[in-house]
Amino acid sequence: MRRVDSDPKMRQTASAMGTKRPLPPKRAVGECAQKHQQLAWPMSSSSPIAAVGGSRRPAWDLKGKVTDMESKISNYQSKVKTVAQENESLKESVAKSRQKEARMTSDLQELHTQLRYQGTYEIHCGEMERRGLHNTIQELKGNIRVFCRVRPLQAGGQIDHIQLPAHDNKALTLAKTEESHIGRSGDTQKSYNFSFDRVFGPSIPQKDVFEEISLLVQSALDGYNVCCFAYGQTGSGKTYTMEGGEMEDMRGVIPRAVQQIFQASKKLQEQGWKFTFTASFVEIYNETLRDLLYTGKANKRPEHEIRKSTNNEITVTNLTYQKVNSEDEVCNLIALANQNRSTARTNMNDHSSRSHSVFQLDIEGENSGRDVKCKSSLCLVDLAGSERVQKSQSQGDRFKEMTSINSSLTNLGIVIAALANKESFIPYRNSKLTYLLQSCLGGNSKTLMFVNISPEVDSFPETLNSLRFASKVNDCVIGTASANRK
Ligand SMILES: Nc1ncnc2c1ncn2[C@@H]1O[C@H](COP(=O)(O)OP(=O)(O)OP(=O)(O)O)[C@@H](O)[C@H]1O
Repeated sequence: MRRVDSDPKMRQTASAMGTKRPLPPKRAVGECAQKHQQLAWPMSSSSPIAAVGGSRRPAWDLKGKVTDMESKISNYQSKVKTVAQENESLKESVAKSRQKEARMTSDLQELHTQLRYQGTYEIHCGEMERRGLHNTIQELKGNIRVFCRVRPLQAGGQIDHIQLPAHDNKALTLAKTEESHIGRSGDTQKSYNFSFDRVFGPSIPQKDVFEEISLLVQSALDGYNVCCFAYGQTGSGKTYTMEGGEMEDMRGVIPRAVQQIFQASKKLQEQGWKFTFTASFVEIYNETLRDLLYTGKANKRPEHEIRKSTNNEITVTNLTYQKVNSEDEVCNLIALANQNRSTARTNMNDHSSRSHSVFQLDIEGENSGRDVKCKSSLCLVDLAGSERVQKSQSQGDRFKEMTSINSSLTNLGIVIAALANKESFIPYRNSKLTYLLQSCLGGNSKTLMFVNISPEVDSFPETLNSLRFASKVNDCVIGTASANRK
């Protein structure tokens, strides 16, 4: 093989081609610099040929190599500089990206807060709309509702004299065939038509009955006084409607109302409401009050008086007012009240049918965020049996009981009628029952009356009386209730 540097012809060609000489293998910059020095040292300016590695090379060739190396070093240096600049600009852009990320995170948080607020606001609006609609409906209907409930026959079978039209759940007809004194062919059918806000037939379950009053119960949490009572003769289903049985599907108005109140209050807590609940359970027998939550010695039972405070609040002296925080706590109190009632029942021969029992849940709510407070009472009352006993047939304690029951139920009717007529004087004090229920019955309250009727034919006269009383109540239009809010 011929070498370029030893062949003058090739050297000429290479020189003519400028830089097109074969390049040395690549080396590191430091190594090149060292080589440069080694190469530079033996060179003599006078000699065109220098010794390299023992071989002699022309000086111009070595100089070319040095120049080549220098240009490469300079290239590397400029590349290093470029990379360093790129690094700097990358660092800058990373810092900018971090700032941008921080800004975006904070924007996102703000957006979340806004969405959460908007969600709460929408829930709040939904809640306000629900309350508004419910209260408008209530105003249109008037603030006293009457529901009629027919108990199933004890012996089973078909009820003939009470007709409930299939297409109308508000009407009821009581029919009776009256024998004519001129013979059977002259028998006449006498019908009595009634209409109420709702009529429940014997097959309607507890759940469906409660569904009809759940909005009313709900409004107790909105600051309205609510009173629901069951009226009817003994054995017509008042206690079944108000308290019901222990099985889930048998539970009556009181346990279902308590459950609803506590469930709804939990939801309202999420919107900033705080509630305090106080329960009491009192029985009125022969115009005497008895604390059904009393746990002391039987012979140490205190006496009770109904008092009205300067701000028109009704309280009972020496009565147990128990703070409650859950549905379970209230259920325990109801069990205690039943125990107290059954003791009295054994001692006094079916005493419970002849006493009124009043369960009251006082509700105080506060939403400090919105600066609103509300106060209300939910009264659920199981009235004494309404049957009339002929004076001649009842004597002694029984006569006293019946007089007292009739008087308090009559007074209840009078109070409701006086409220409906917007009379300036309402005779609440005429009976312990109306005096105790004063704040729940007044114009600022929502009232619901159940009239419970027995379907047995021999109960016909009592059923007619009950329906007539309930109709009078149904005709009453108590003024618009307003929430007790500050
Ligand atoms: N809708 C109903 N469905 C099934 N059973 C009922 C219904 N209503 C009442 N009963 C049953 O009828 C019986 C009498 O009912 P309840 O004790 O509730 O009458 P009451 O009006 O409260 O009587 P009292 O005035 O003596 O307290 C009970 O055995 C009860 O379980």
